[in-house]
Amino acid sequence: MWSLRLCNRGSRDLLLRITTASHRASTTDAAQVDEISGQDSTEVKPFSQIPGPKGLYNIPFLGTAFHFKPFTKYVPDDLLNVLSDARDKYGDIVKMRMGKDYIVYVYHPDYAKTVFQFPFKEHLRVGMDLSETFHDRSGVPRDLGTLQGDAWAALRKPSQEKMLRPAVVANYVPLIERVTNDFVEELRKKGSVDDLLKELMNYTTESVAMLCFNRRLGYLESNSDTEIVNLITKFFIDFQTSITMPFKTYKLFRTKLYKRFEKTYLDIYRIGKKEISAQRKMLEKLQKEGDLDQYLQDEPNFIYSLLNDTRMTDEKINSVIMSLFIAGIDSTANTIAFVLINLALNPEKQDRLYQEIKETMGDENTLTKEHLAEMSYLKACVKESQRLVFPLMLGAIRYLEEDIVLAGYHIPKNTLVHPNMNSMTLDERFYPRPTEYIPERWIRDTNDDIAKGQDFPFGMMPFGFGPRGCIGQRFAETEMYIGVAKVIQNFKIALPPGVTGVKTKLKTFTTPAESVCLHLTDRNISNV
Ligand code: HEM
Repeated sequence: MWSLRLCNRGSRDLLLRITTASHRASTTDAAQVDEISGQDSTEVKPFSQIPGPKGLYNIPFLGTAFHFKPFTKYVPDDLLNVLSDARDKYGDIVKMRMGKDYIVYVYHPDYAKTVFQFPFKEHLRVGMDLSETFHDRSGVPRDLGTLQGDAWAALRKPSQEKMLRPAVVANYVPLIERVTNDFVEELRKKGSVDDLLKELMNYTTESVAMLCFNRRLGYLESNSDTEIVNLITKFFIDFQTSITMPFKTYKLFRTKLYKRFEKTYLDIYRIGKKEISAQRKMLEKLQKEGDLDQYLQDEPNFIYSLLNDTRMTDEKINSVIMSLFIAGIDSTANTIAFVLINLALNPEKQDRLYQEIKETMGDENTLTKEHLAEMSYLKACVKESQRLVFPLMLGAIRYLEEDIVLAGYHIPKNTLVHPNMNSMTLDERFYPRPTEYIPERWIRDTNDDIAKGQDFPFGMMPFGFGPRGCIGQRFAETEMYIGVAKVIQNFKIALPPGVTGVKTKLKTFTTPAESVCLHLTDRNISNV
């Protein structure tokens, strides 16, 4: 049984600091009343009293299994439904047994804010059991997503300097634009698309390869090799299965799932190593011939900046590139797919976006960073799609490093807390008319109830938050904005007649449950 009395002095100081900070935005007398729960926050309740399923549901491992078939109608892939049912039943904070441990789920942006703004030191990544088992067994060095503590910080810092600064990513606009032009040309040749996600996976593979390997892979050409796309798809399907399994048998045995995952990872690793070594040789040759300076002046070169960084060893560079390559393909392809689907389903929003593109670009064909800076409706269209179809199953989940008070309950150190964005983003308390696609809710200076969500930034964080947030956020946003803008600039898009929605499923990232066919009507501009 946990109680305040168990905290040491250091923890208690922290605990009070956090309580005050978390309610600064929403209460007049922060230390007294939690406005969300209506509880007196001076009366901190013990962890054991956090609402949640009772009785057998609390048995380690087995308790989790009781939430699924044959005990309920749900299969493990329906975990999000189990979690939203829990919110409806128990409120904005819920404690549930997940495997061995409890996870505390929170469903209010103010509670999410408290969690994300915790002064983490270790920045532990959680939920990566399958990857961690693989790295431990195989001896393949861990990547950014699985490293912890100092080893993670040593890799993250140099990579972040080269990836997250807006000015650095802005340099990639012309490169991404060129890839996008080729993508648009391929679409024009095809006239319509039978499997939207497949096309977009080729597009994001090609874009991320520009970042990671500084070369085009040729994935947009007809009859292209789709090895990487197939590997990344398998990677995330198996990863998804591993997250929702109540019993993580792969940790004990080399199960079928484990062996498949191991093979997939090693295949991706082999491709990455080959590309990096080719890039190194090419740069060495240019240097020998005295052409390197000119080559580097022409275009940004992420891999060169890593190879040239004295803090980075070959092993570290491989690890960074692996993380970016694996994390950067499926994520962005699925998100762009849903933006296009939502625009196809909402022709009046699509028209408004087209008007913005026309007004901003006029007769110009080349999309620049200055154009992007002016297109607020484009950004709103992307953001609204991420709200309506939240891109990830888990999103950011945190392992508390000290005791805190959350929603009036004492949460001890080492507890896993999950701000459940999948539920929050569809909650009408924060986002009125939550099931509708309304990009206008993200336009600044909208004095309407529809824009209420702007007051709850912590209710919608598709890229996570803080030092452990998504390192690829700026690259992904740039790619999504350019991809969507260029498709809409060139085509009027529609789903087949009679299609009024697209079902989703989880494959780590949220993905269309079936192939999506997209009709393209050329807007008759010969700009690429
Ligand atoms: C729409 C696309 C994307 C979404 C929704 C997304 C989302 C996320 C989220 C939620 C996290 C965890 C953040 C946290 O715990 O606070 C993350 C981590 C990460 N993302 Fe992304 N991401 C996207 C695109 C990308 C791209 C394009 C790249 C690389 C080019 C990338 C690379 C990574 C890496 C390496 C991590 C781990 C960072 C670390 O642990 O230090 N992501 N992403």
